[in-house]
Amino acid sequence: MTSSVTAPARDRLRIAIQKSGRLADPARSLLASCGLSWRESRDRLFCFGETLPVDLLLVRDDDIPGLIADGVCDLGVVGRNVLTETGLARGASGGAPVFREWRSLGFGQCRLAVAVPDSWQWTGAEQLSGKRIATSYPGLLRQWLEAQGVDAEIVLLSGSVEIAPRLGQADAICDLVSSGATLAANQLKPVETILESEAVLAGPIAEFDPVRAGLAELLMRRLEGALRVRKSKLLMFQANRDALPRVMPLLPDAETPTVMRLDEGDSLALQALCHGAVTWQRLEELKRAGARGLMVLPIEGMLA
Ligand SMILES: Nc1ncnc2c1ncn2[C@@H]1O[C@H](COP(=O)(O)OP(=O)(O)OP(=O)(O)O)[C@@H](O)[C@H]1O
Ligand SMILES: O=P(O)(O)OC[C@H]1O[C@H](OP(=O)(O)OP(=O)(O)O)[C@H](O)[C@@H]1O
Ligand SMILES: [Mg+2]
Repeated sequence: MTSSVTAPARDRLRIAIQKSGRLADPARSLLASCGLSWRESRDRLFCFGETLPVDLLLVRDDDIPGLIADGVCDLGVVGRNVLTETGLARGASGGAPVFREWRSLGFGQCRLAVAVPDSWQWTGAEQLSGKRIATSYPGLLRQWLEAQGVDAEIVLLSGSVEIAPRLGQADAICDLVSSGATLAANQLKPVETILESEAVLAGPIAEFDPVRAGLAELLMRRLEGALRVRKSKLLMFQANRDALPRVMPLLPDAETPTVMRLDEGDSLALQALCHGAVTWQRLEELKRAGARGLMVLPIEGMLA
């Protein structure tokens, strides 16, 4: 490892990702699928880009927007929830917007929701009037409450928010929900969604210098390709020409297939790039419709 960690070299791009936690592995594997590889520093906080001059900084997710704002990092992979909340906090203390969501990344899906005790009969936001709501997202909650015209007290907690009502610290909560299991385990139910979230690539509002702009553009292009084909499959099969009207509509969200004639007869070989789910059930339906020798192949990358 040769680069300094405090001042980014202008000829390299530095991306902050979560060191450990829910977004750490998927962020790294997505960037690796863009052809990036790294040599790690001994403290495992900095990864030096080997295949491209794109380095990683491994940090707490809450720090990522601030690192972009301060120019310590150029880009970051962070939940929209954290990015939006940090933007609101900076705005509230008079800061101008300096970072924004560049694109969503298709993992880390969850929502920020208001939840109330199971015993409440939910009739609407006005029920929260005069109540205490525990959250780690005061900016987003305040914005939502204002939009609803509701005056409630926000109780700021940094974690274990779901237990606050049982401890008598709050009447309701506003926290991240995915499966809903944590809420259910704490006898709470979600009643309002404040923000739909997922991991996003965050970057500055201002433009980069030409070298880093070029690197960022290359990365964005590769990300487009990697995300596009992540869940896509190449479906190869044979079918007789007269089966095509039955087979084609069953191809899940497919691009126009390549069709090759196998011999002088009616037998065709087809390959179709499918963006929808190629399930066992769908393969069986295709077989019944006349497809033979079905083969499903993963896709490594794609350049449009
Ligand atoms: N249950 C969930 N399902 C899916 N995504 C989630 C879930 N909970 C959180 N996330 C997303 O993953 C992000 C990181 O969550 P994690 O729990 O790893 O954060 P953390 O404990 O704050 O980590 P750090 O130590 O980096 O501060 C969240 O900000 C959110 O965007
Ligand atoms: O709806 P669920 O699927 O139950 O997920 C929701 C829980 O997941 C997150 O916490 P996490 O498990 O990451 O622990 P943390 O609070 O320590 O971050 C979030 O803060 C919720 O507590
Ligand atoms: Mg955090």
